[in-house]
Amino acid sequence: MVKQMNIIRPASSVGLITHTRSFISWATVFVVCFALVANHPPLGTAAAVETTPPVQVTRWLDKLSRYVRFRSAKSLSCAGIMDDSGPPSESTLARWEKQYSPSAWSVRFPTPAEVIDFHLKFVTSESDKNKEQLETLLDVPYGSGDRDKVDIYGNNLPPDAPLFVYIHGGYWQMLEKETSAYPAKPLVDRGIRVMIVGYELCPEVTLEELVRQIKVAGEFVLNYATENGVNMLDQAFQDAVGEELNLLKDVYLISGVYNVQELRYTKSVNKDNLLGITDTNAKRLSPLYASYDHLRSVSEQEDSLRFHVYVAEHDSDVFREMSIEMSELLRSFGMKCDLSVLPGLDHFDIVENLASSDYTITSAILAGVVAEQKK
Ligand SMILES: N[C@@H](CC(=O)c1ccccc1NC=O)C(=O)O
Repeated sequence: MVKQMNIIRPASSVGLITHTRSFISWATVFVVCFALVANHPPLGTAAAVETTPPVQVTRWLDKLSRYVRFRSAKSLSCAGIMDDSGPPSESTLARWEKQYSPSAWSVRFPTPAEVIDFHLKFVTSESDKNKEQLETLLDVPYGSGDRDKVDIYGNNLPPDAPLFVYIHGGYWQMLEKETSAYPAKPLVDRGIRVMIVGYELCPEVTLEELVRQIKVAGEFVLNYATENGVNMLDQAFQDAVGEELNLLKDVYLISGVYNVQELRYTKSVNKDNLLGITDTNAKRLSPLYASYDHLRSVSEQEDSLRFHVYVAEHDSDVFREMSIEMSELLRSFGMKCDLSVLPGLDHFDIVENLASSDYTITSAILAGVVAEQKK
């Protein structure tokens, strides 16, 4: 219960943007974290709140409870394309430890530790540079947790500029918005405002709570975009945000984890079950088990949401398989979805390269924006 309070605690002073349909005509949303597409769990008891939240938080809670109620009133629908076969044997577990250790698959450095070390230094220095060079609005709260804030880059751009939202990875337990601003410069230079989303990490919160909070961030994004343009792609979220879902044009899923059923047993990712994965929520937290039927109507529109799934040649086999399955699943529900296995790259430079304007994914984002502006 304590952890659920984190969405209820008073937020700091910056007001949340109100909900009006005015400026922005579209938004591009970039997604690393699979949390976005996971189903929504029931909220639980809010009665544990001890403090009176400020007005803007109460408003957000009201909005949130709309889809939470809806969600809990419905049973979950799962595509069920994989089986949950329970705890693995020792040899299977050893295989999974490696499959879910992205650094073990990189060929750039002699050891996995060096890949991670380079990555952390790179994302930190590029993000710091962007913070110095670009106009920013930092630490805008969308929720009540210390990390439930966004940083905006390119804050000097016109209010109706396209918006790109980046949700960083890190196995839900590492990294932060401060070191995840490396994609900003090439996009801001081309007139795209960039929003970097922070969120509370495990084990401070469970994965389930993290997912829930990311959806609150999604509502915040859509309200922000409407005021001046995320599909938490589940039915309840769509019902809550309604037509605003149409603001979402492109979703980039980069080296994502779309099934948590195996990694939940690994020490490398889920020591002492720090993610809080249970037999009950494992499938619910796995986008490969979700139904996207409710997005059919969105995808049937001419100007509809497009998905772009990217995975690295030097990601593990399991990571590549999950990406292939995710793209097939989205297509099976009528979504537009392309899949790219990027040659020569690993789990880390597949995002590091977002700092460059001539990178495949950056170019795809820029081309998507240009195409949208011509409409
Ligand atoms: N245990 C993981 C570490 C990892 O995935 C990671 C480490 C630092 C920063 C980001 C990471 N993952 C990003 O999605 C590995 O062995 O690669």
